[in-house]
Amino acid sequence: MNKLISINNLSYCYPDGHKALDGINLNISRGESVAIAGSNGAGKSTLLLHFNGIIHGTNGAVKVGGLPVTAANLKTVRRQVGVVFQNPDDQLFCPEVFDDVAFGPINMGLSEAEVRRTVADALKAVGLAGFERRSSHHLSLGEKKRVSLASVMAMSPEVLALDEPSSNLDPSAKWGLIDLLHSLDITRIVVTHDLELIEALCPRLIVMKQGKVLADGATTDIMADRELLLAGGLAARRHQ
Ligand SMILES: Nc1ncnc2c1ncn2[C@@H]1O[C@H](COP(=O)(O)OP(=O)(O)OP(=O)(O)O)[C@@H](O)[C@H]1O
Repeated sequence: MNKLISINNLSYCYPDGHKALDGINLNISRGESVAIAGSNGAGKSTLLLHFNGIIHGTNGAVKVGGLPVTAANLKTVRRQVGVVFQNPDDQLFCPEVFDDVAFGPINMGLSEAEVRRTVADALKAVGLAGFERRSSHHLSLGEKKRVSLASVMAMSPEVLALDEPSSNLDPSAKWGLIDLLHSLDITRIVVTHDLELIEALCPRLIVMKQGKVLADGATTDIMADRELLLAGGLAARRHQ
């Protein structure tokens, strides 16, 4: 497998001075399925936002396909890496589902017929066939999350980076999502607290703690290490 994303000594401070990432080093190869987990506030979402240049490191470098993720390269990088936000209200901004999912394909210059077909295919893939004329803002949270995923899938990125994709999905929708992600011939990066999803989808697990990588290895090895799970906030001791 060849290196698709490389992160070198990445640190990030929010404008209020809070240091959310502190010296991250990692490589992700084409075709990998990687989970990023860790306790609340560990820096997972902040890291994800660097993959397609929504934010840029205070120090260090992120490269996608060998190209530095800088303002000058954003268009190319965003064709390659699609980010699905944790909160769908940050992703969906059109009155109707069709327009939200069609936005990317239209910007890519697809013909009207291709846009219609792409939107229909993406909605069908996430289990929302026929939702084109529904109002995005009147959908349930789980439905909105699936429209968000469809809007990114419609651009056929090489890398799908998803923040908490299974939260608010009912069990049937969640396993539908896992099956869908499994079926895609794509690189997957999933920020999640969902251990079932990690075990089902991601052979590699990166555990973050306080802005650093605490562990990076085979999911089966990390899941078998109770002390590591406790240290990384993926397991807890019972209080009684
Ligand atoms: N806009 C912001 N300004 C200042 N600090 C922020 C901002 N956004 C996040 N942070 C802080 O940065 C740290 C990392 O946040 P981040 O959202 O990346 O964590 P996370 O691991 O994704 O957490 P969670 O599991 O709760 O979603 C946290 O301490 C958070 O309070």
